[in-house]
Amino acid sequence: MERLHLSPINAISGVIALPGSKSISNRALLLAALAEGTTTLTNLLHSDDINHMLTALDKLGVSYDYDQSNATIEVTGLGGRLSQGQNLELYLGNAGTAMRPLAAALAIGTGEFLLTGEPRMKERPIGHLIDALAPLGAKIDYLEAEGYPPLKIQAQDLNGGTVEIDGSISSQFLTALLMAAPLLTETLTIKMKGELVSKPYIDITLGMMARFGIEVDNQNYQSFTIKAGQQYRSPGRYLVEGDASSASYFLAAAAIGGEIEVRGVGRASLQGDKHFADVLEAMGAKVEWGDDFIRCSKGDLKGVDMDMNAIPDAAMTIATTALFAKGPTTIRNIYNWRVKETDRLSAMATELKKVGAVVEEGEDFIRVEPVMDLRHAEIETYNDHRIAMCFAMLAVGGQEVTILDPGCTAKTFPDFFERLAEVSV
Ligand SMILES: O=C(O)C1=C[C@@H](OP(=O)(O)O)[C@@H](O)[C@H](O)C1
Ligand SMILES: C=C(OP(=O)(O)O)C(=O)O
Repeated sequence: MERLHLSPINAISGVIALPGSKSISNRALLLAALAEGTTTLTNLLHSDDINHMLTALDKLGVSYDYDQSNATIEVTGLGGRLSQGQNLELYLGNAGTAMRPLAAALAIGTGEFLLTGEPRMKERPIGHLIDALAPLGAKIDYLEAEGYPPLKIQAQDLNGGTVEIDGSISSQFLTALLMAAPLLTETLTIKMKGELVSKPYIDITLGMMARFGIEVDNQNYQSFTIKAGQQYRSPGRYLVEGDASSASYFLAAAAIGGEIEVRGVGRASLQGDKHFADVLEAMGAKVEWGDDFIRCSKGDLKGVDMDMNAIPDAAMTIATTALFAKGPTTIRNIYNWRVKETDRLSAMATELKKVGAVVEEGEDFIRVEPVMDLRHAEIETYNDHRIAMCFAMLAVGGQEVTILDPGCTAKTFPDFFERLAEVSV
């Protein structure tokens, strides 16, 4: 297995032009495919998760012209539903932002589809989405374990009506249903049951649907109505914002030891993970905002005790930043860390203990107590890009660390370690 030894980094300094947001790139590709007209997406992320969406769209007969070196793609919209052949197999790796939205959109297309992915994808639940689609008449079978991919989808002409969806495990199920709703022949009302997690991702979805011409009546995140007769329309050009979750590693590194400006995310961003900078500020870092940049510099960090349900991805970076703060840090309401790339609660607790931290792992929280003497460890990454990236904070804090399988950052940030080296002085 490949391994990357990181020596202590003196300081972080410079400017980072962020790669495109994963969440926005995959939504934009699907919406552009469903829209009437041609859409030019700029600053598209190039990573495994996006490649899975691109390959799937290609197999579904969507044509696009991808200029990877300029991070630009021109997508010719279908102006309606996805339709293609019999038993078309789509392999979606471990990309939640491809699996969930495609499952819903394909259930309302024409054809027969088999949606599958990496072994871990087969352990990530999708039952709440399928349970919401079933009352509309969707025909979806589980090919292995009940409630999990792989799925067999026999697309149907679906009407509409009122459905309930459980949002307590993943917001991606509601996102998937919202994005597919304009493909129905009638009005759809979605009623929430269970407490909606990761809520800011719904704002990304609604904001982007609006840019593609769809109005959603949002009743305080309790129910959503998408009126019949609306059609996705291309906005022409669409700039993908920088990835706010990817920004978290650079912002935290600066908070620990240096200064940085991340470009592509700022006050005007659609992404909830921009509020990661507020957490760093609460810990004692200095933060400055522009419309599309955030600057952060070193402060005397102290631990915090916070509900981080709204920023589940960036919150992992807080868990390692906490090693360089005074006093313990508690990250609360993060049960769904357990159903992501790996069981992140258990994995983070295990790896943080290896470097010497005192850690308490609760069912839905983690408490990290820093220690005077950290030690070198080989960090197991469990095929989880964010574990690989957030443990780089050790080196920034002056502690050498070895990251096993650093290539797993390819899910969302293939050249992360090279970019970190560029701003390391
Ligand atoms: O909608 C999205 O783009 C995402 C939603 C979040 O997932 P959950 O809603 O499952 O928490 C987040 O963790 C994931 O990386 C991306
Ligand atoms: C949870 C994540 O990914 P996914 O989109 O596959 O859910 C993530 O990127 O941290």
